[in-house]
Amino acid sequence: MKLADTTRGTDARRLTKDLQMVFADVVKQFDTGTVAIEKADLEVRRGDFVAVVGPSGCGKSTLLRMAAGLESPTEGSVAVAGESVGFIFQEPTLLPWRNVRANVELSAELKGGELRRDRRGYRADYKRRAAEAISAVGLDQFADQLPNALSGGMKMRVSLARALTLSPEIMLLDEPFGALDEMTRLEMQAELQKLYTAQKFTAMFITHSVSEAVYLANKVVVMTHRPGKIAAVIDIDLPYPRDPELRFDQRFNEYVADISATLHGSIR
Ligand SMILES: Nc1ncnc2c1ncn2[C@@H]1O[C@H](COP(=O)(O)OP(=O)(O)OP(=O)(O)O)[C@@H](O)[C@H]1O
Repeated sequence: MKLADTTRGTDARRLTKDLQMVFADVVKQFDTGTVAIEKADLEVRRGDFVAVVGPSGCGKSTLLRMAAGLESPTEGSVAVAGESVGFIFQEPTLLPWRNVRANVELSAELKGGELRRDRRGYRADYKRRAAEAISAVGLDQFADQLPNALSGGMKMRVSLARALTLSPEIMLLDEPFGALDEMTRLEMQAELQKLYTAQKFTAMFITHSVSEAVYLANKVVVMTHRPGKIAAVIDIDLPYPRDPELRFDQRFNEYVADISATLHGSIR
């Protein structure tokens, strides 16, 4: 794969074969004058699962939106390799009049319009991939249901399946499980972990929960506030696949304690 064909960003030269994203000296100031991010440097390798934690307003979503190409940096550069990016938000945006299958197929339908490929071949292919994605998130029994018949966790599964249909190289997730009750949240963490190990995408995941970050990520970015900065990047040296029992492991809890201390130190 030639990097030049699949890169975008202000300084793609910084990318190498192993690097999926490079933020270099990134400053983001909005028109209102707010400096959301000041001098952020971050390298994301292919296959990394990066969790971003930090106090409210420290610039986590801004960082993610720059990775998605939805915002550009005021200074510095953001380079991203890979065209196909899945974006998942806290509130799954499902069309209420479409059933689960048709909601999952939506991303591929929209993409198909852009691609102007052989329409019939593309349609058959995305219908197969959508069906596989629905199975992968355990929604086979619910494919004909409308969204209003689904629980919050199931709606999130539909969102995940819709993103997976496009076989994204990168998944960007902005607090996807923040609105779920605790039990569903733990289930969805296990689900996402399973999808990540099976499909090997690169993930950037925002969360307010330090234990969620440690459970999912191999790299935790700790951000601080006013202005938003990356205070630390902590490697989580725990093997995948991760068992839910890991939460009782001493090393797991040491990571949680270290990251919480860094966060609290930065808030004081
Ligand atoms: N479009 C915008 N215009 C002006 N200011 C913005 C805009 N988007 C974000 N900000 C400001 O930039 C700062 C960082 O916002 P951002 O949403 O990235 O933080 P966050 O860490 O994701 O917060 P939260 O955890 O509450 O979602 C905040 O002060 C916010 O008010």
